[in-house]
Amino acid sequence: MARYAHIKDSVALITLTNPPVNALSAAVRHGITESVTRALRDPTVKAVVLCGENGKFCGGADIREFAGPMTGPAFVPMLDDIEAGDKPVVAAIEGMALGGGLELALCCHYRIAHSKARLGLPEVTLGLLPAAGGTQRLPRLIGIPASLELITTGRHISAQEALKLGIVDQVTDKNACEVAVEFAQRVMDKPLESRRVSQQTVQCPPDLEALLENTMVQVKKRARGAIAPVACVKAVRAAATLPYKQGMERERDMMGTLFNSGQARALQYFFFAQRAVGKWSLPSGACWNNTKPKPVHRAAVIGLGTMGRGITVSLVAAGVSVVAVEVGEKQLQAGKQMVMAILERQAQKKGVAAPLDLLRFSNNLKDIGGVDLVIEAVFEDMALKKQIFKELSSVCKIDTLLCTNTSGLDIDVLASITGRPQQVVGMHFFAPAHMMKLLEVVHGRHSSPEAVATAMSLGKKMGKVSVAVGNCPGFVGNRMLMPYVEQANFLLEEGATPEQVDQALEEFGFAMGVFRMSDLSGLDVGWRVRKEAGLTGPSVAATESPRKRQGRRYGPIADLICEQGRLGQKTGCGWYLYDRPGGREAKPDPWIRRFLEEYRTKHGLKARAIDKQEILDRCLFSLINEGFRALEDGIAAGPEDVDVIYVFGYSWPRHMGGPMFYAGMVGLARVLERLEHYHQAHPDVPSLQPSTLLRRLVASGSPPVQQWRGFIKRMRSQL
Ligand SMILES: CC(C)(COP(=O)(O)OP(=O)(O)OC[C@H]1O[C@@H](n2cnc3c(N)ncnc32)[C@H](O)[C@@H]1OP(=O)(O)O)[C@@H](O)C(=O)NCCC(=O)NCCSC(=O)/C=C/CCCCCCCCCCCCC(=O)O
Repeated sequence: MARYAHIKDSVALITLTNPPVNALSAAVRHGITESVTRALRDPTVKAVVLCGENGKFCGGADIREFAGPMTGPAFVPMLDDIEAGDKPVVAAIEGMALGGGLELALCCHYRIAHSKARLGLPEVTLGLLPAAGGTQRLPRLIGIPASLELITTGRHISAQEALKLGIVDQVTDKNACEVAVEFAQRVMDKPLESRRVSQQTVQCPPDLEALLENTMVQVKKRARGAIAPVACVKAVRAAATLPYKQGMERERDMMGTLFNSGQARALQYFFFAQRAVGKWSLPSGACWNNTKPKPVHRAAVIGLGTMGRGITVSLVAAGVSVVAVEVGEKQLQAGKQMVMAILERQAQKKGVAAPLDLLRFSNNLKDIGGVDLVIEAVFEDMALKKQIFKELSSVCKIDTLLCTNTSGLDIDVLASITGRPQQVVGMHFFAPAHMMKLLEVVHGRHSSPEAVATAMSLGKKMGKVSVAVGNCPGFVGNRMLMPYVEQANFLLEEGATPEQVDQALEEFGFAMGVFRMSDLSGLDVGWRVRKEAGLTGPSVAATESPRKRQGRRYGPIADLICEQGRLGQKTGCGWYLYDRPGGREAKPDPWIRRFLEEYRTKHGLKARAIDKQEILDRCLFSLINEGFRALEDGIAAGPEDVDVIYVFGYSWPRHMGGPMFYAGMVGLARVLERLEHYHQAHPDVPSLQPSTLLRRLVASGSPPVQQWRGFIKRMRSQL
């Protein structure tokens, strides 16, 4: 799958043809090898141009091939042969040159890029390293510091940045292929020695050792247990310290380890999972490719608290004109200042003017009459939201989409009071909404496919990864969080400390353990939800046992902490102690230790030693179990949806693929066995009771996660 053409008497034009991104499948590698050999053998050919069909140079190795045995021509010898050839090869980079695609360009003798092209070595994001010579050629071309940064982050860069760094020789606004052909004609007689990147010496900075050591420390900190970034640093070290041939051997050895690792499988699964969630479908059969979204040019945001501000910023940054409404004058002014400051900061970073002309502030709901879509983002209080939705249905034009930003309230209740329930959807943003990538788009019983399509497409425009989910308390993410938090609380009752639980979870790879995360988001958030659910507060009968609710085990510790005014970072103390209200550095708090001891004594509980494995098994497997239930209920359409939600919304380590993928890696039978074990020990904790779906998957031989959707469909159709 490479087209060969002999043009302008002396140039061979080789075009990669493998839509959609001309990935280097076995067939493409075969095509390149054949075409290059033909060009090198043909005495009338004096120069070669390599390009990609449909304005896309190459998206890299074909990731789908990594799942099976690799066949076809090997990458490294193919690239070495191109570089060693005696005719100049010019890469014409349009669209993208990523991973193996950039490595292909690096073995060419010249590189011409279109001004809109993106370049990069993103292998690290797939759990790999650029093992077709990328770790050895790039440092020779652009030096050690820039290579370290690009290879360890996998960042895509613009053609302009590539030119500045010295990766490409020329950037053009014209057809890069035509420019490359003209270029090839000019250089066809020039000597090639100095153009063979692998033959160049690496320019090392004087403080090389310190640079490599510092980078390693930072990379390890960022990696949260991922092994590929660490291997990337080692590979660049090899480029800096070893001859090319030995550097290539190091690159190959490390790739061997990474290629066969569980982390690489997890990250490659996650690459496709991110794309799968965009292909949403509803139980009705409506889906992404049979439903057209409505255009959203003008939107309104109601409420300028933390969430409303972030949502307003994201909308304006996406080019949507926004009326932001806040009734309290003080809150309106504070919100206005903050939104404008963030937009200005963002614009300054990009070197452009802030799009403030898209923004209007008001204290009157009547000002939003003409908008296409409203996002209500007031306090998480059903009575208040109901009142607003009632007003919205009278002030908004008849086809305005009404969305609520809620982290778990019932969409159907809000829809029912609007007189246009088909136009109501939930948009669950995560704080801070202008930074967090995740958006849960919640479809209620009556939400129209068009409303869901519009919210999904708006989310994408706002730079979010949007996942369509069903309506139930907590939707997908927070629903699964409940048993996880519950287990963490029970572990405290049984003898653990917050820092011990957090350490186990952070070593697993979460950015923050459950207690540090609660302190950050505010302990009152969960407290309010528990009060609304009748689990604590004045609605609970005084005769009820504090450690039992509705016949189940209940852990009241978090409520007791809140009653002390310890609401987390904002009050200077919560599960941890901070140096001041708003402080960020969490320190273990002797008060909490004393409190836990007194609590256990009061309730006749004997503290026992709890190991890391038990913490992980109970917290993670109860969360995973709830994920299976969400799949069973059709609240999440597939395991990919759950995994994308957890990685982007809850800092689940990406190199563990997400909770559902992780369950498959650990082994579904083991997850089931552990849940059964813990449920037997705690029969009054229903969330530990293994879900039907988990049981059925195990009974069916634990199929791989990619087959679960089909399995769930069949299971439902048999019911
Ligand atoms: C930026 C993109 C390219 C495009 O983005 P966008 O326009 O938004 O479109 P998408 O929706 O993302 O993608 C469109 C569809 O294309 C599919 N796609 C994209 N890229 C690839 C790809 N590289 N392979 C396969 N498929 C791809 C995507 O899934 C979409 O499909 P669909 O429409 O949903 O069906 C963006 O897509 C992007 O970023 N792509 C990924 C780019 C990337 O990461 N490239 C690097 C790939 S890895 C690589 O190149 C590695 C090279 C090293 C080669 C060395 C290999 C040696 C292997 C052997 C080693 C063996 C050792 C074993 C030892 C032993 O066992 O002994």
